[in-house]
Amino acid sequence: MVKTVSNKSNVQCQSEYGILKQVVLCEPEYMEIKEVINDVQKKYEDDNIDQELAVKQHRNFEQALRNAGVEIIKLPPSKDHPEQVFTRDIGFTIGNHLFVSEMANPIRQGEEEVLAQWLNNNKIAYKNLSLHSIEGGDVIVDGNRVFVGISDRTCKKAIQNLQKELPDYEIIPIPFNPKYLHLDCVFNILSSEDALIFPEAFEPKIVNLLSSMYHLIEVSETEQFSMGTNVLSIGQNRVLSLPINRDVNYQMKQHGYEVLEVDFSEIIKSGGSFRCCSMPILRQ
Ligand SMILES: CN(C)C(=N)NCCC[C@H](N)C(=O)O
Repeated sequence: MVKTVSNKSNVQCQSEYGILKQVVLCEPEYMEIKEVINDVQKKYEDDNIDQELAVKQHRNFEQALRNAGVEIIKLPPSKDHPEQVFTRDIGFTIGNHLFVSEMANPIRQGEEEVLAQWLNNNKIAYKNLSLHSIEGGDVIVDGNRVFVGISDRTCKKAIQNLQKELPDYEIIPIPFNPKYLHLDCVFNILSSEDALIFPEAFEPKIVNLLSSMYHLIEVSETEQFSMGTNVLSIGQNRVLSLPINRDVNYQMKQHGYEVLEVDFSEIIKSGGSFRCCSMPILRQ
């Protein structure tokens, strides 16, 4: 079922690299690896998350965004949702359409309602994609093209359904090795010309397809694990990235990007970085 709420539309995201104006975040106050639901968490299950440090790092991230003129919307954190910091996955904006996801994993189900509640309170129109599982980390927009990862979190039927919802867009399903969780862990678009990729996650024909569209900057296995691919573009060739991902940062600088380094080492232990922790609703 696709449920439409209100007709007013004040959202717009035509790409992953337009100037970021408004973004939805959620502080990691209750962040915890309660259940291991991805490969990265396996390594950190015993250490778990230092919530105080995670909040501190998240505030620095928030400040970096504010310094760049981005308006921050904060969802209320809840003890019931230990993964809520990863706001990217619970909804996504394509053009002037805002979609609320259908979370695949029981431990994350219910996060959608917190977002929907905020959208209702603020009279922002959205569509609820509640029929088949789809998460925003698998959805990457570039103009009229939308790349959607086929993963353990996003199924083919959901992708077909999205194409029906957006007949004027070309929805391109992208299969990849699901052990890497979401498409934005292994592929991310920096501009109309450049994209980051961890090629080992894809069949050669998919790498060829993507390289026919973008100049691909390769991310190493080590930096893929520390979320080197999961940078957040805030527009005008500025990109938020972790200082530990030195090689990818160097390569982006060589390609003319301004790299804004923020330490996010505690948060990435749960399998997501800057892109995962931000849900843009307005880009210029
Ligand atoms: C780049 N990625 C992976 C995201 N878009 N989201 C991260 C979600 C991490 C969370 N522990 C989970 O497994 O759902």
